[in-house]
Amino acid sequence: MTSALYLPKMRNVLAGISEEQHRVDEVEQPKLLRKVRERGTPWTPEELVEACASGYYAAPPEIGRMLFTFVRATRPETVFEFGTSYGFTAIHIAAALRDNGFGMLYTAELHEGKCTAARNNLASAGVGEYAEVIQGEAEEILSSFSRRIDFLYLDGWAEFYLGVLRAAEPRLRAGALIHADDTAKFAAGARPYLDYVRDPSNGYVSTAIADGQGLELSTFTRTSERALS
Ligand SMILES: C[S@@+](CC[C@H](N)C(=O)[O-])C[C@H]1O[C@@H](n2cnc3c(N)ncnc32)[C@H](O)[C@@H]1O
Repeated sequence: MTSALYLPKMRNVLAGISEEQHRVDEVEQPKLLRKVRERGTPWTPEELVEACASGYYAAPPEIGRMLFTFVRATRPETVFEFGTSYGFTAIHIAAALRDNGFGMLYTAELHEGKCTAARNNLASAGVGEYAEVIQGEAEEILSSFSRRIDFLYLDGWAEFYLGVLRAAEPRLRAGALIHADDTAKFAAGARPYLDYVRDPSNGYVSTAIADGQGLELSTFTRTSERALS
């Protein structure tokens, strides 16, 4: 079976998001970084979401493939994503769930327009049935989330990672995988989160991965010939 990731409609949607992101974020990202630098007080989620409303801020394709790999290899029933944006990472996760043949992604996004765009992108990529885009504040959504979480992907804003993790904690499966992005890029914001997950008394084993320095994780997307014989 060809992986969902290689189907033409999937490739078209992912390429479209990447192209738009380069065009839009080239202008929007410097504006956002200036606002973040000039800000002297902590942001509320609503203020930050408004500040980045005109940008994409999608993860790079390598992270998309890494998420795909994690989901194919660990076969989670429930994945929770903090920060959907236009659905670039959500599509990779949903493609892996589709290849697994089971599982569901719940992805939280506060911005209404991005929720609509992500739902459309997931549907156009052919994996809409594996993902539910939930409009709202991630911590609030998690406070009433009733499913056991096998894989938690954090890609909203680093300042909120700890709050989101603590809200997810009662639902985390023993052995759940937690992937937090941009912890070096936004090191100051991520600090409380990193201190928490690196303190063994909080129940985690945690390590930093320096992406961009030669790291590759892979999973096999077809049935092994050896397994068939
Ligand atoms: C870096 S972008 C996500 C990118 C996406 N994962 C991708 O790679 O395609 C972060 C997103 O998180 C959303 N966000 C930030 N804080 C949030 C919160 N507290 N609750 C829900 N969404 C939030 C923002 O509106 C923004 O669209």
